[in-house]
Amino acid sequence: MTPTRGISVSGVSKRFGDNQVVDDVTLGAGAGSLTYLLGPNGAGKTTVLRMIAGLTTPDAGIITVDGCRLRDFAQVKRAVGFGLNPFAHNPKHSARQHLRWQARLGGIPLTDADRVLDLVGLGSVSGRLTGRFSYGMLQRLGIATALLGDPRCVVLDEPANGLDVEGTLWLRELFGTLTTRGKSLLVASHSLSEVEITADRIIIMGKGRILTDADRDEVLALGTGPRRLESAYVEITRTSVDYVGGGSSR
Ligand SMILES: Nc1ncnc2c1ncn2[C@@H]1O[C@H](COP(=O)(O)OP(=O)(O)OP(=O)(O)O)[C@@H](O)[C@H]1O
Repeated sequence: MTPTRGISVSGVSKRFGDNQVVDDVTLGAGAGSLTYLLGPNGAGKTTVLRMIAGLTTPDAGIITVDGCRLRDFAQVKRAVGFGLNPFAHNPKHSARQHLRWQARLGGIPLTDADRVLDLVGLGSVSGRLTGRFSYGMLQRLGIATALLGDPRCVVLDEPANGLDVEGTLWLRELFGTLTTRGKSLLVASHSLSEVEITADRIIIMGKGRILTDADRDEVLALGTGPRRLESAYVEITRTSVDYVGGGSSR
């Protein structure tokens, strides 16, 4: 799938030394939909997201957002927002300082910091140092950073990690609001129960390659039992798992 609007990754590869971590990957995240990127640890999901963000340089392939290369946008933060690392902040800055700094870097009005703080539920703690934030609060801060400038596309790496039940429900609602407003969401996740509820499209990677790229219902149809996505996922990734549990110590 290579949508004109949204995020398009075409024939992208990346090697670190002898390790081919992304191998000829083509995927897309269309406008008004929530696309999840799943896969075992080390499958290459974060590397793909980092290449979309321009933080890692691909060896081959083309990546576009709304049909343009990232470098061609006058204001990247109006086109695409990234939440890839909840620890990417100065712990001695308050949440508001962090977001105002990010807004300044992105050419976004500083007042947008307060809008996104309210949007992620951090308005009442906006003056608190981020070094004193819980992991769930840092996740919300990362999502707020991604939403600065109200970008048309949003890319998030495991945003549900560390969120409590209320936070999980909040994130679900936020994703719904964003897609209803026509945003393209590309989200790496291991939270299969949440993916099963909220996904429009599901892409599964294994060992640097795309194993499955289909609408949610098509993927669910591959599964059985009460946890359909989990059973489909286990089957699809069966030969792509590098790290397995060691079992009981007894
Ligand atoms: N800068 C780097 N230098 C060398 N190897 C790297 C680098 N970044 C990632 N890798 C390797 O690339 C592979 C893919 O890593 P990546 O973080 O993309 O996987 P992932 O699918 O996001 O995994 P997880 O689910 O654990 O977050 C791993 O083997 C990792 O060790």
